[in-house]
Amino acid sequence: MMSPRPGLEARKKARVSISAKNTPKSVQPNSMQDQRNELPIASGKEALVEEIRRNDVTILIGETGSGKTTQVPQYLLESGIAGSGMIAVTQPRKVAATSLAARVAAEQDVSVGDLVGYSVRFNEASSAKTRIKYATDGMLVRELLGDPMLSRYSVVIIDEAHERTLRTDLLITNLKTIQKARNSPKDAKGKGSASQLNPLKIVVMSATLDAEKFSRFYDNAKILYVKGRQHPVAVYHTAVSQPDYVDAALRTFFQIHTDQPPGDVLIFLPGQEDIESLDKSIKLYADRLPRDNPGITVCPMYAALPASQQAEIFSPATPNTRKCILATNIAETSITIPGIKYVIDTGKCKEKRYVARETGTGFDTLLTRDITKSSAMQRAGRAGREGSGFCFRLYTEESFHAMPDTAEPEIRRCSLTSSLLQLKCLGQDLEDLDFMDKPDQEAIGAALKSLYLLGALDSKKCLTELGRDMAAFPLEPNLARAVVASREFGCTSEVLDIISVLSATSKLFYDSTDERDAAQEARRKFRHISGDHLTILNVVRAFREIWASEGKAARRDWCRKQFVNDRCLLEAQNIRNQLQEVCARMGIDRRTSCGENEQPVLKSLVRGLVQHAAFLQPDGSYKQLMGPSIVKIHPSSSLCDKKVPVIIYDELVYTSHIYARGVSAVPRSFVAEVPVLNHKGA
Ligand SMILES: Nc1ncnc2c1ncn2[C@@H]1O[C@H](COP(=O)(O)OP(=O)(O)OP(=O)(O)O)[C@@H](O)[C@H]1O
Repeated sequence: MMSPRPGLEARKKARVSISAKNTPKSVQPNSMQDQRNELPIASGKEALVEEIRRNDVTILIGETGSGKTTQVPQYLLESGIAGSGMIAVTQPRKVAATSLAARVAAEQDVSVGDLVGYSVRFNEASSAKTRIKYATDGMLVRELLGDPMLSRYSVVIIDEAHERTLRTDLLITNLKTIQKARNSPKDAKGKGSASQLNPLKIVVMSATLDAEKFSRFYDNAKILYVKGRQHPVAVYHTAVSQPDYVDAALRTFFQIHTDQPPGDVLIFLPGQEDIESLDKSIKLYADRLPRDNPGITVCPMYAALPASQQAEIFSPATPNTRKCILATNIAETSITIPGIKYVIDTGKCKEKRYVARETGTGFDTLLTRDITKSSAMQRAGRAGREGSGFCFRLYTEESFHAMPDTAEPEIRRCSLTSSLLQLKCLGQDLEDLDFMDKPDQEAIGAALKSLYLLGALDSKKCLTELGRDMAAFPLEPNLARAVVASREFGCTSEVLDIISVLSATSKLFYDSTDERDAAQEARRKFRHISGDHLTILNVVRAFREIWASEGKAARRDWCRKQFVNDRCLLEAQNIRNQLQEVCARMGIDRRTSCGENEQPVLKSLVRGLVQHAAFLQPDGSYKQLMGPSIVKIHPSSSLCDKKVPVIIYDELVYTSHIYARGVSAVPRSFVAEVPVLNHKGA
């Protein structure tokens, strides 16, 4: 099965699109152990383990569903290669890390958090017994801050490396230095205890990777290929392109539903708006189907949904119904959704892109674009995991061939502010590091400027005490700055309430098209004259009061009546608990409150959002303080019909205009008081 460094043909095989010609398995395994043994990777187990034992770095390429992510960590554990250390497996996304930990824990017949655990932002399940940990790449970067040699780990597996997230790139770079220090005592001179640590093994895995590039980066590391996939996936393209991809997805879904045998459907769409629109259309048409037709259960799946709701996609469909999952690319890699037989791929995704010019500072926005070949293959790979599958691509074969192989690495297109702060804490600089792809100078400049304005760096680009404090929080630097500022202004309790809601994945208010007036009326009660941030605080206070005085059932009922998202507030409560722990470590008293005088809260927010300040223009629009753009207040804001001299905002949204979302009115003096703006030459 295993073919180290094969010739061109074998290499091509690992990259060609999945086709129905691949060898199907005739017997369906029943027990989980049988299933493990049936995976394509299983027959190459000994050879794989041997190669990893022999090499410090291994690049492993294998088709989707071949068993890399679930099996390799278990093989390494069973073989003893990890010694007494832990095995980390990184994932670009939370949902993959948690669902994989659940699967592998089940295969090991243990509870999640025991031998097999996970670590994602604001959520961790691990213990002293944990030996295999599925973690988001961001969490492992965060671990570097406390343990720069990653001394607890003897193996780090970078999975889905083709996605080239910014954090994966940071890890790839740091792991190279860590490994040199840990594995070659000669190089470790002056590194203190590094040479006494266990050697570190690195495994880089993907189904669709420029393996040679990774190999060159890791000093010509060994490349291994796992051949074959367990179940075939037949791929179909449209004859002509489909500009209205939502409508094309709707038609394709109903064709499957009416003509094809049972099996659940996974539809890839670019974002939440398209998901919501298709969700409505499917339900509308489903009602018109003849009675004897199997029912349809529609499950949306996007990052802004709370984790508990995302987890619902893994539960089996009700008998006699077809489950239809509408997902963004968060369901694209690593995960196995039981029951999926059909995939519909619109060929679109949203991509994070940094827009320095419009904002004057590092700022990411999401843009809809065509996917890459690598994404198309990953999407097709979500079918055919438990049996043969089908993938209907809503684009032509020519379009597929015209797609770029992989996306541009995030390091070349995203804001670097948060990563730069973390690197500064490690005594590193973006400009000096050995990256696979160097970041853009303009983006580095914007990140330096942001951190300087936040007070995290001084004028010599050196990390300040404040910067170190900010980095301790698992938050974007601007939000972390507001929390740290709350100590100075005596309002930590209120700022934690607001920042926790802003950090939750789901929205606080849900929009109900059917009951728009009632929703708006309910929202008006919480409205604070200064805008959206203190409106959030009003909701949190009311929610807490109801919960404390009337209990859980009343709380839920209250949320429903107020059109407030109960899950968002519960998630925020969980986030708050974790931020409180960081505050406690740093001697920030979480209980400090400013009571009814909320001005200190706005002052703290201004410290974090100073780059997002804008001044009223005669025509009613707002001009950015630190950028050239003219912005309008987003219609969802409680200030949308008001004219106030100065605003701060959470983010910009690009539609027909540039809109500021999450807006508060602040006195001009609060902005002028920001230390860096007082400073000549700032
Ligand atoms: N949660 C699950 N439920 C049922 N089967 C699963 C589950 N997770 C994994 N499997 C089975 O294990 C197989 C291998 O999964 P694994 O994630 O290890 O593959 P992979 O090679 O890493 O693929 P990919 O790159 O697509 O993630 C799946 O195709 C499926 O048959």
